[in-house]
Amino acid sequence: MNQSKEQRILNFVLQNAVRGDPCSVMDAIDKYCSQKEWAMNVGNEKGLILDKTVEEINPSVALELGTYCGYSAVRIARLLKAGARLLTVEFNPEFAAIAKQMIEFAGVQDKVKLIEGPSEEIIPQLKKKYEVDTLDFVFLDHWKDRYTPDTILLQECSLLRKGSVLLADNIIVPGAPEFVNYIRNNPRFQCTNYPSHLEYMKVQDAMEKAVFLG
Ligand SMILES: Oc1cc(-c2ccc(F)cc2)cc2cccnc12
Ligand SMILES: [Mg+2]
Repeated sequence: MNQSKEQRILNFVLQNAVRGDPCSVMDAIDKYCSQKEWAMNVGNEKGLILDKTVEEINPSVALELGTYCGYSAVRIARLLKAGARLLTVEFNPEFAAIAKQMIEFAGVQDKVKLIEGPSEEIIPQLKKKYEVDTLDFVFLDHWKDRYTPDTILLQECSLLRKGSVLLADNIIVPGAPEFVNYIRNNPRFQCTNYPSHLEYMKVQDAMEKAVFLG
């Protein structure tokens, strides 16, 4: 049975990166996906915006919606302080299996909790089952039609506090117009747009940062 693209990406990392070195894992994924097969990792250009946002917040508890192969989970986890943790949610079992191996190879597994399932099911479980009080940072990088309902669900589940920061990928491509309209017209969020490019392509994309005002 021939391999998936995600398995080929993982194999390339296992053969070309250094175990326990998150940056070498990110570099290997970026090299493979820019030179061999495009894939929907946040990439190195938007990844720098992600880095700066994480470093600015220095979150104790972070949530990622949309793990995929684990590129941004490794990217975020490498910046977390001792004792801080990232919860990352992936709906697709094949992607989750690849991400688990990617996260372990990078050596950040102690900081990352990979949860397999639909975000709308997992979010209401975060407080009781995953011992979350509130979230300091949320990276939205899953299906674009889930950005708005999941942002509403996070509020309904009292998972946001004054100062919680949301960062959303793919504001232009594939695009999340309904989310942009919701979040920019919502007085409880202070929004900032960060123009960038689609991963590995000369195509305009952007990220949106939204600070919850409580
Ligand atoms: O960063 C992303 C990019 C794309 C994407 C797919 C096909 C294209 F032609 C262009 C962009 C999809 C994503 C789906 C979920 C999370 N991130 C994505
Ligand atoms: Mg994305």
